[in-house]
Amino acid sequence: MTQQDSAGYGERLRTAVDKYGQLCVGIDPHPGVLDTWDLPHDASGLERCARGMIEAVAGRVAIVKPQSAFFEAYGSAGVAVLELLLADARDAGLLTLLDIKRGDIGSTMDAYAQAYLADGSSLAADAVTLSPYLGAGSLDGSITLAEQTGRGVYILAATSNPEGASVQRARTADGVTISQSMIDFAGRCNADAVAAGQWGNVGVVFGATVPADHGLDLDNLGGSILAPGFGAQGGTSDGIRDVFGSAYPHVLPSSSRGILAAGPDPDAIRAAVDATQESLRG
Ligand SMILES: O=c1ccn([C@@H]2O[C@H](COP(=O)(O)O)[C@@H](O)[C@H]2O)c(=O)[nH]1
Repeated sequence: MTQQDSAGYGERLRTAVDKYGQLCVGIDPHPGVLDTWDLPHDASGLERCARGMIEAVAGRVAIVKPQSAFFEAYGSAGVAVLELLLADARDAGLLTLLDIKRGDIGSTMDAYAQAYLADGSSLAADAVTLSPYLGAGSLDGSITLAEQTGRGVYILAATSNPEGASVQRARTADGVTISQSMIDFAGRCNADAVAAGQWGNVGVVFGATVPADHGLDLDNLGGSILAPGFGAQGGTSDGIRDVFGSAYPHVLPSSSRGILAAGPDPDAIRAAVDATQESLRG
């Protein structure tokens, strides 16, 4: 195992972002994407789309974010493609952030953690998204396993969809918004890493579409911020700087359809990726 392999997710991510840039490319084989790529709506179409994306973006981005739903939609054959995609990405030196948004009682979360965060699982990714709707404490076992295996988790804090705010900006009895309490929870999980001058393994999901006057404080997060909603949902490279302010260097702007639309020509995908990385630099 190299020094790089033994580092935790947060530090591996920081190294990769320093090298390639902040863009996270989403791999969401929507039916409409398969149509644009002239691929069948079956597991063979999924596989060509997913593997085509890995081949195109390898060596150009730090991290890819497959959306599990688009693979699960095809049953076990789709999940088998997801396994192939995760293996291909690993072989290509890409970090993987599997968007699963799982959330359940702690004992069930432990089983999800075994599936997605345990060494040796065919569905293990470098990081996953988790939903704290059953209480942030229900994620403790998953966070512990991620720390043990050098992986990471992203907790939903302020999602990119307009419906999210009605729940997430509600206030707890302490007068703090749910969004802020999730950011603060993640910050507490990252305290040891921060004390060691490192990026922590616990990030948050915070949409690129959230209005810039959100009033949420990301200063003590100490981990990375997955920012979906960049591209197809309206988030822009100028706007995202306003949304995140001084936290911007920790942000992974994530675009799925915005990049997939350039395919299937690998050179066109590469051009879209390079132009987007450039717009996010600085
Ligand atoms: O708040 C969130 C959390 C996750 N997502 C996911 O990101 C991608 C967005 O795809 P685009 O095509 O770039 O719009 C998708 O997989 C969502 O499930 C999100 O959009 N917002």
